[in-house]
Amino acid sequence: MKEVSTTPPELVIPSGADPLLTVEHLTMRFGGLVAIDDVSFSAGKGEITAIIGPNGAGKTTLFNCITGFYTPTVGRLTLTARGEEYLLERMDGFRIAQKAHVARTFQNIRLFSEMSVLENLIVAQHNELMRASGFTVTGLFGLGGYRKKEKEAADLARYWLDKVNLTHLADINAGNLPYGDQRRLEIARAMCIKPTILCLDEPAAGLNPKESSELNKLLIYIKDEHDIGLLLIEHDMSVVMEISDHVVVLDYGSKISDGTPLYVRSDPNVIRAYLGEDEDEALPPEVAADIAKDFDPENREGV
Ligand SMILES: Nc1ncnc2c1ncn2[C@@H]1O[C@H](COP(=O)(O)OP(=O)(O)OP(=O)(O)O)[C@@H](O)[C@H]1O
Repeated sequence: MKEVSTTPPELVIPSGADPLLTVEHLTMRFGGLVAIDDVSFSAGKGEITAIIGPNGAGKTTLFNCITGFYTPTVGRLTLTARGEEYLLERMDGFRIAQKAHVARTFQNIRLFSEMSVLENLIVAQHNELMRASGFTVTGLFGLGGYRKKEKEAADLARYWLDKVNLTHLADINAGNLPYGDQRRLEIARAMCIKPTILCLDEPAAGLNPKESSELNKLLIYIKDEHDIGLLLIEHDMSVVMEISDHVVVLDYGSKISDGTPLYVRSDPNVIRAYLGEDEDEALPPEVAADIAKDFDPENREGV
């Protein structure tokens, strides 16, 4: 007889029914410092997986391993997408972007500031354009399929400009955009590589509430309409709780919790990591109060 689960659906830990990225026993050491310590989890397609944890927990190091900036000391990172399987820990960073289509944004925005907004989005597609040129002067004369590819690249750039509300600023130098616009442009640029997975390192940092809410809508749009996986490092708990399907919590390099936002926010391990034993300065008071409320055993029924 089929077993019936009594766990409320909102508390069911994502099982990775359609795993896109599988991280197994990932460890990253810098000399004697263990930045990531035997971390395993999976991130699904069509899901937003948030990676949270206090400062120095190892979140950015995890992104650096996934995107090839670092070669992990130990562990396997398998990306399964578009009928292929990529072992990311064995690939060079540029191949991870070019072949596995893993895209990322950075904590400190890294746009081509002297290029226009539109050019930033065209440059992101140079791999495809170079391929279409056959790495010859074909591109220069617009021969063969190059002209068609060039038009497709411009169309895709305009599509994403529209989605991030920057069409009217297409010809402005990226470095002259206001901060919030630069953050959205970075996401648009990442989307121009047609990613299988998009890794966002603190996309809401420095945004005002209106910009933050627009960002949430954009990320949900990307998830729903483009059916890719999103990995999100974020300190803003309201963003995490609002848009994530799945949350992985790191502390001192180890995974201490893994589940739905509702599950994680009431996990005593997480509360301890954020609040410490006897101080509550790590989180804004309203979030601390919220977590403390969830820590109440009466609210943990069914977990
Ligand atoms: N290249 C490196 N060399 C030596 N130590 C490093 C290096 N990169 C990161 N670390 C260390 O690894 C640990 C994890 O750092 P990491 O930047 O991944 O944390 P984080 O969770 O992203 O922190 P934050 O939220 O402050 O950005 C820290 O102790 C950091 O000092």
